[in-house]
Formats: sequence, C-alpha cells, structure tokens
Amino acid sequence: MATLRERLAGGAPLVAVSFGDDDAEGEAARARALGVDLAELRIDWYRSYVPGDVCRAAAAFRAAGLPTLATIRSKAEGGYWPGDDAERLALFEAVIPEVDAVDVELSSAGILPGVVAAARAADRPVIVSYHDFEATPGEAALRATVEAAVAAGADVVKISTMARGPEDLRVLAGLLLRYDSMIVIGMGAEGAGSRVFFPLLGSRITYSAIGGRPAPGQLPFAETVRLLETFSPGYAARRAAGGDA
Ligand SMILES: O=C1C[C@@](O)(C(=O)O)C[C@@H](O)[C@@H]1O
Repeated sequence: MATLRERLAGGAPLVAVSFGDDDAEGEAARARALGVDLAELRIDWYRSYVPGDVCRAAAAFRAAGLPTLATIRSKAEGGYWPGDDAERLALFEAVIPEVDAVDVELSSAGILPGVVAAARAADRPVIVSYHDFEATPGEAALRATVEAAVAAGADVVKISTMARGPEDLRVLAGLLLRYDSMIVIGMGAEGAGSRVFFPLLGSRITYSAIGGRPAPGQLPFAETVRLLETFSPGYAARRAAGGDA
C-alpha cells in the first residue's frame, strides 16, 4: 500500500474526514469501515491537550489502519486552540511521530520552523496552510502566499478560502493549475462544487464530514464518495480495491 507521502504526491485524490477525541477507537473503526482515506485529527477540538492523551487518540486511528493528519488550528485561522505558541509547538513535537502528516498555518510564524523541523526529523510530510473564512484574496496575494509556504518548507500547500461567486472559483482554479502539490478549497455554498471538481484537477485532499462540525460548504462523506466515484475513475478503482490500489 502506498505511503501517505506517495499519495500526496500524485494519483487519485484523498477523501479526509476530521475528528475530535470523542470515542477515538469507535470513530477510527467506523471511519476505516467506511473507507475514509485520511483522518484529520483536529487536536484543537480535543477536550484534553495533555500530550499523552493526544498521542493515545492518534494511536487509535493508526491502529485501525487509517493514515492520520495532525492539525492544531489557531483561532486566527478559524480553529479553537486556546494555548500559546510554546504549548502548541510542544504538542506538535509530541504528536508528529504518532501521525502520518502534519498541517500548520503559514501565519503561525512563531512555530512554523519548529513544526517543519520536527516533521523533517520524523520524515513526515508537512502541509502549510492558509484559510480565509471571509473572502478569497486576489490572485497576486494568493500566489505570494503559496510561494511563502513553499519557501517555509511545505511539501503540500493548502489554500482554503470563502468563495463568494464564480470569479473566486476562477482565481482558486488558476492557482491550482499553476502550482504542483496543492490542496485548494473554495468554502461556502458557492465553493461547494470545488470540493469535488478541484480534486479532479489535481487538488490532493478533499475534506468531508461525518456528523461533527462541517466546515462551510463541506459535503457529507458519503456524498463526496458518490461524486468522486462518478467522476474520478482513479478514485473509484482505488475504492473498489478497498483503498489499497
Ligand atoms: O483546512 C481545512 C479545510 C476545511 O476548512 C474545509 O473547508 O474543508 C476543513 C478543515 O478541517 C481543514 O483543516
């Protein structure tokens, strides 16, 4: 079976679902049975930020055979992390060896070099991300963001912005076509189609919801699977092979 790094580098897109720390064993078993490709561990949603507890929740997903992505989203980019930079970096350093990849915001400048260094030391790919829940910035600003994320050490750059209409989707699609190793998402009702269409153009991960706290415009997991099976033969083939192709 391909590693997560290999899957992020090419081939059919991955369907991720985000999880908190309620019943990690049960959620992991259900997600595995449903054929989720990647569990995004939204550690900023967790009830406990004690490193041992966080690592145990991560281990439950890995034990179920599900690749994991650790995210500790800052409040500045729509997340819930209540602590300071030193605590967040320490938590990233503790959890990185227990997961398959890590996501950190470009704007988290105080911890970004440390997170990249910890990921490199553990040979884990790094997604450097940018979120705007209000609007989609102009193309020049987004290009500068992508280039700064690459310069910071991103293996994959994620751009997730609120799409207010077709013009925003054109900007986001242009960005996706311009660079390799991208995850691009148009959030909101106007962006919802991008969650299926952009993966067909090469966006590496699409995020979907199984209950929980769906992001704006996120589609349910089952609907995302149905649409990707319809439009992505590569995804359909991988799923038919039980996720292992
Ligand atoms: O950044 C992303 C994308 C997302 O915000 C979405 O819109 O699907 C959901 C988040 O959990 C994830 O980390």
